[in-house]
Amino acid sequence: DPDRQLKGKVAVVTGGAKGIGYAIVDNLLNNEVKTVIIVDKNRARGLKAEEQLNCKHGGNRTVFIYGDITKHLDRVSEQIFQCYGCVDILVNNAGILNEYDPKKTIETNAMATVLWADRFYNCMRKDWGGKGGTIINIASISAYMSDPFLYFYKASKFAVLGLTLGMGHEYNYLSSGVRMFAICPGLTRTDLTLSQQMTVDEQVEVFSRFTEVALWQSANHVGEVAVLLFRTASTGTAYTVVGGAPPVESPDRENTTVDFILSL
Ligand SMILES: NC(=O)C1=CN([C@@H]2O[C@H](COP(=O)(O)OP(=O)(O)OC[C@H]3O[C@@H](n4cnc5c(N)ncnc54)[C@H](O)[C@@H]3O)[C@@H](O)[C@H]2O)C=CC1
Ligand SMILES: CCCCC/C=C\C=C\C(=O)C/C=C\C/C=C\CCCC(=O)O
Repeated sequence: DPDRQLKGKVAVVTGGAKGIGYAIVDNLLNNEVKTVIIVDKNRARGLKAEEQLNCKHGGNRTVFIYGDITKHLDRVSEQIFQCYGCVDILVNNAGILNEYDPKKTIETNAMATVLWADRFYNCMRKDWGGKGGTIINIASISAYMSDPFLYFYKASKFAVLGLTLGMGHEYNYLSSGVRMFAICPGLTRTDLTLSQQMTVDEQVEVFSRFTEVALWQSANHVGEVAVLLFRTASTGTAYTVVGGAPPVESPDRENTTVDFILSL
């Protein structure tokens, strides 16, 4: 299936200046993607990533565009569509963890992810004149866990999962030709987990006991899994990636089949 081959494709990765996003960019370039556009609000890290990746992979295949996903969708998407067309792949990766700022958490992780998905989906969709494509949303195992911690973050990641299962549903894919799936990583060593405010103060102690038993993994593992899933994942699915193990398709939600919809 040519839609599942990376060779020659153009990809956009939000939040690709560091962490999981950077690892995804690096792995896409390792697998013959033609160009990867990093959109990030951290200008210094974005420029550094562009330089490092062009040094490693050559050919100016990495392009950094400065942008805050909560503010600059119009400017950045117009620039991208003008230079590269609708692109083949969007990785909605940029996200934050800050339980003291629920509004920013929802605006970044949920609202911006929804709006970026919508903008690229509409450009890519075959029934509107596009050539199809793939949208990968980075959710989290938080989207599949019930526990008393990180509840604003969890709310934002449930939204990402809901978007993926609905917009990416096979029924929509049949007309749009746009595949959408989610990756739900467990604890991954990045700045987000290692340096930021992890949970509200009153829960710090119990949360740290909870996370002591957790399995950690490298960002590069998630990058490798993103490439694997690009080649294998069906639309409207979600995969957990925990502790450096291979991806596992996440438990099914109540699924309404295409046959049922068509029988109505
Ligand atoms: N690290 C972990 O354990 C896990 C992370 N995730 C998710 O993976 C994604 C990436 O996280 P990490 O790499 O760990 O974080 P990170 O903090 O290392 O990197 C995030 C990148 O996104 C950028 N970014 C943040 N807000 C932005 C905005 N408004 N506009 C543009 N760029 C923005 C940052 O500048 C940074 O370069 C996030 O969506 C996160 O929720 C999911 C599961 C586990
Ligand atoms: C010890 C520091 C932990 C910091 C957690 C911060 C960010 C987590 C981001 C995620 O998206 C993952 C979310 C929640 C997982 C928390 C614990 C999981 C423990 C169980 C497991 O690994 O399966």
